[in-house]
Amino acid sequence: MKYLLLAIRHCVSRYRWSIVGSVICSLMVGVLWGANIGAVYPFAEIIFDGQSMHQWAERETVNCQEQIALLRKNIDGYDEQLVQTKDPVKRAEINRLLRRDDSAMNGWEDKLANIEKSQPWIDAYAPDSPFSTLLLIVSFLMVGTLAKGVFLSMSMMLVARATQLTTLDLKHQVFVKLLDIRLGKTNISTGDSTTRMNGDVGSIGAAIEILFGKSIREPVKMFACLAGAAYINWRLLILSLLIAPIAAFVLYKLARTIKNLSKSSIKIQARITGFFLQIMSGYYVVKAYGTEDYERKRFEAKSREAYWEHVKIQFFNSMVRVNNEVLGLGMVCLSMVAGGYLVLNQETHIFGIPLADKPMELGSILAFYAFLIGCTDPLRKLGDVFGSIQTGIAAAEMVYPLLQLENPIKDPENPVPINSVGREIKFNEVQFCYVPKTPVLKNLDLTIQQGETVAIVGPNGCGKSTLINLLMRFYEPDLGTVELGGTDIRQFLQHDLRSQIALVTQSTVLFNESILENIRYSRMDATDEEVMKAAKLAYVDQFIESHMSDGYDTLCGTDGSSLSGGQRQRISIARALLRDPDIIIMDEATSQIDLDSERLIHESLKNCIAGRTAILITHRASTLQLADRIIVMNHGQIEATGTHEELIQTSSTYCRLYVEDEPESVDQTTKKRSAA
Ligand SMILES: Nc1ncnc2c1ncn2[C@@H]1O[C@H](COP(=O)(O)OP(=O)(O)OP(=O)(O)O)[C@@H](O)[C@H]1O
Repeated sequence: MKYLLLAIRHCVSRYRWSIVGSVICSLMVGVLWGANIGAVYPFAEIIFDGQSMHQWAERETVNCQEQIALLRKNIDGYDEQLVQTKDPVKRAEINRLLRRDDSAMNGWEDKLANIEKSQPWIDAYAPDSPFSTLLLIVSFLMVGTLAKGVFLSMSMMLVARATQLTTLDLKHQVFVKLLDIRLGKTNISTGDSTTRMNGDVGSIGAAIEILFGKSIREPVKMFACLAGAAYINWRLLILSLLIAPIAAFVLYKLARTIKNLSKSSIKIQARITGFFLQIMSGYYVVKAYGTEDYERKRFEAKSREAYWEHVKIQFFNSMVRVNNEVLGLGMVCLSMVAGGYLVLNQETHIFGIPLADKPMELGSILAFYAFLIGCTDPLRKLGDVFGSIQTGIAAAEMVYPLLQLENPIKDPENPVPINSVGREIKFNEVQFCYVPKTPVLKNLDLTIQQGETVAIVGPNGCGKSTLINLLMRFYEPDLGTVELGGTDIRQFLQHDLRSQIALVTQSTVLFNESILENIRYSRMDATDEEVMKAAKLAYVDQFIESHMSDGYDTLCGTDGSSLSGGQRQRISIARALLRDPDIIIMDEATSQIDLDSERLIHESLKNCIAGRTAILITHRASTLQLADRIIVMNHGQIEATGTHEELIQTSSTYCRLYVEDEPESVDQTTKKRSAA
């Protein structure tokens, strides 16, 4: 509950006037609900007897006075008997009768006082005839119901405003947090992120809406009825409520079960969402391998799990409803038995326990029952809200711990200005593993001079991209340091560090915007002319002219789906060129570009990397020509460095890769080797 309370606190502190307004409206709804039910009393007491209110007041005044006189006479009689009687048994009996009549007399006196108090109002406003009185009561009911409807609608609107805005705030916080913390070794899957963002935040909003809506309105309605019933006979009310503690205990147990089930349902939902997103993004692989049936079965299995959780939750929710209905009906039944006994026998005690000051009249007991029946409707509705609140509690327990996660990659308190240092890149005895005890980089030392272009080659999985991840500070080394211009990169603000680097990654990420906007993404303030210049350098203009009807305004599709792999890569190269960075990193940036275009792109890359520090990760031998130096990595270490010619002589790994990549160069290699 503590996490849901955080959301509630946020809602109350930011949108307090909406909440205050809705609470006032809910109070009015409750009061009007009780007042409408209270109209049963005049109906039963006045109208059914064919009297006007004036006649009723007159009759009741006389009745009260007679009863008081009679009881006073009895009491005087008992007092005399007490003086004369010495027998303790008789005295005890007289005392009991004395107490009974005394309490009854108080009851009649109270009623008389109430009638006398209302007499001026009755004289001034109450109609003369019974039918006009009936019309007045019906009008009161109509106006009361109408006013209740207006207050109900206002309360719902105000709560909806506060909770929708709170949901938006929470979504914003979750979005910002997810942008922040998915760096480093924080393991948050896409399925989890999506479920937190949509389902869970929505469930929290729904719970708050119910908490400030129905959970206030319905109890207020209930308390208004209980207050009405207590006014008529509070002792009988307590008797009726005897089963409430048992119902409360059952409710508490059900609450815990529903909360735990909701939590596990949220986790299953996250897994389904993750699975679904994965299948949708890998749609063509599924189609190509004809695994639709296999995926359908997997989806069904996961959905079935969710279905069972949902059925269990619904079962326990229905138990809450049953519990509340049993409570409501139990209250009414208990009061019917006890109240019926009191009215039918004109008694005030049951088993010697006083339950009324004076014998209850039909009007009072009917109004009492009406109030108790009035409690059962809010009780039933409260049963429905229970499940939503428990789901909200479970959802808050998933969302708030996420919001409390710290970004594992922190900015320094006193950052070093990035422009005060050079651009030499140095990895000092760097060790790193993604999974404990599985090192990906092992005591790696590497220096890249400012303005140097290095190519990094090595077999798959040897750690080339990981090296770049550390330089970008997407991850931090477990041991050792990464330096820029002799300063540990942890001394710079992350934003400053990354602003110096243009990264073209292995998998090209494009947004469903125009080609122009996708290129502009690296420098939001770039003019259209600058964007087009970068596009020309990366030969994007070539395919735009020949293939794109909307030119630079052509949309790239989700994940760039409306473009070919090579076109996507050219756009991301243009994006990097537009940034005009000090350091340029190309991680397999030309792997999908055809040989003709690659030659052209290499020309522009040559111009682009001139004077900058450049790291080219590649499996393609042609790209190596751009490098001043080639670094061969293997098993997370630097195995050899040198020029192409040197490495052919010294590195077996390089030779293996080189021969694999460029079969036509086998001859050259052999020739060179034999020459050597
Ligand atoms: N997020 C991750 N979690 C766990 N292991 C990872 C993660 N990313 C990479 N690895 C592992 O780290 C090792 C190095 O991966 P890396 O991507 O750096 O290799 P690479 O040299 O760039 O390979 P390739 O040439 O295939 O792109 C691999 O064994 C890979 O399985």
